[in-house]
Amino acid sequence: MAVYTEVTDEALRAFLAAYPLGALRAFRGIAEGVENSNYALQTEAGDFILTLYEKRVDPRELPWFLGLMEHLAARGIDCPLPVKARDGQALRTLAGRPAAICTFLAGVWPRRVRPEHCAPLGAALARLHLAGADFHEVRPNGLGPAAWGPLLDRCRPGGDAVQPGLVAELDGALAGILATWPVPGALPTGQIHADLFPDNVFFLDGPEGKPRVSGLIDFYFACTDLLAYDIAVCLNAWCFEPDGSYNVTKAHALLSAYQRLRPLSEAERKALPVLCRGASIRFLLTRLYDWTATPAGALVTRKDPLEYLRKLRFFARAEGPASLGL
Ligand SMILES: Nc1ncnc2c1ncn2[C@@H]1O[C@H](COP(=O)(O)OP(=O)(O)OP(=O)(O)O)[C@@H](O)[C@H]1O
Ligand SMILES: N[C@@H](CCO)C(=O)O
Repeated sequence: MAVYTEVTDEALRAFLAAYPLGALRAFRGIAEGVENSNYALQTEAGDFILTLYEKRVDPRELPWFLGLMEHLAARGIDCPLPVKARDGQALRTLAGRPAAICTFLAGVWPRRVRPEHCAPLGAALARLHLAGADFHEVRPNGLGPAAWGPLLDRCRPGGDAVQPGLVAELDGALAGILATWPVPGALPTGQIHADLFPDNVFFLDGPEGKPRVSGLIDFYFACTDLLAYDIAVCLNAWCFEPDGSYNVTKAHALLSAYQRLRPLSEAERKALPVLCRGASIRFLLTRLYDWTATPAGALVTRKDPLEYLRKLRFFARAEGPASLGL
């Protein structure tokens, strides 16, 4: 459930008066998502999404996120385009929160990932990386390797209650990951999405009923980091089956389609296994932190951290890039 901030009809109409979008026809809160409050809006000018940014997003970073989306949309990426009010500003205030209106993207995210989703996903990710190449403002990854140790420390008190021995296992895994993490400058960097899970990728049926990507959303973890790390996030999020097995067919489809547009360097190929372990531990740790810090009964849906422990163990056992589908 993600409508934390209620917006009254009157407040919304007053807010919309600053935009060249005509009169309001309908609006409703969207239950999905956990970070921000989202509303679907219909005005005389069409369909839009209104987002009120909640506590976890630093308002000082919003211009970077909105600027990146504007940049990508201008280069043909199907991502939300922030709509500017008549005064030229896309970032405004509503109900005491920073707020923005973005274009609505058609399509649905896949509740069950099929191999046919993975090639279009890989191509969309490569296009995103290429389109971001001339966006030069840097945003460091706040959830990158330097953050994992401190995050694990915050999970120490409650971690073993989730699974006995978990904290010691993560200490060992993290030390191994950090010891072999690519040194700065070793791999290509650029603007990455950093959270490209199935619920952030919309599809429509394309020619012959094959799924095609119609939109990428939720750029609020986007940052400047290793491009191949974004691939590692996708391999984690898209290529495991519900029984925990790695689906190399899906991974191969994703990687091949990506490489048709942006071939990986030898250094990136070699680094892929450790990048995958890093992506596993990143989502494991944020989920573990949320699991231990969120009071039971809170409105937020807690995600299972142990799903990512199983993925981490798989990548730790994997024998080289070929076993990951490269
Ligand atoms: N531009 C858009 N076009 C269409 N639907 C959108 C758009 N942006 C958001 N949505 C809808 O709102 C839902 C929640 O959006 P989003 O995932 O960005 O929420 P969040 O709370 O910021 O993120 P998180 O996934 O991190 O919890 C999406 O699943 C989607 O249904
Ligand atoms: N994609 C994240 C949630 C935050 O966007 C996860 O599944 O843990």
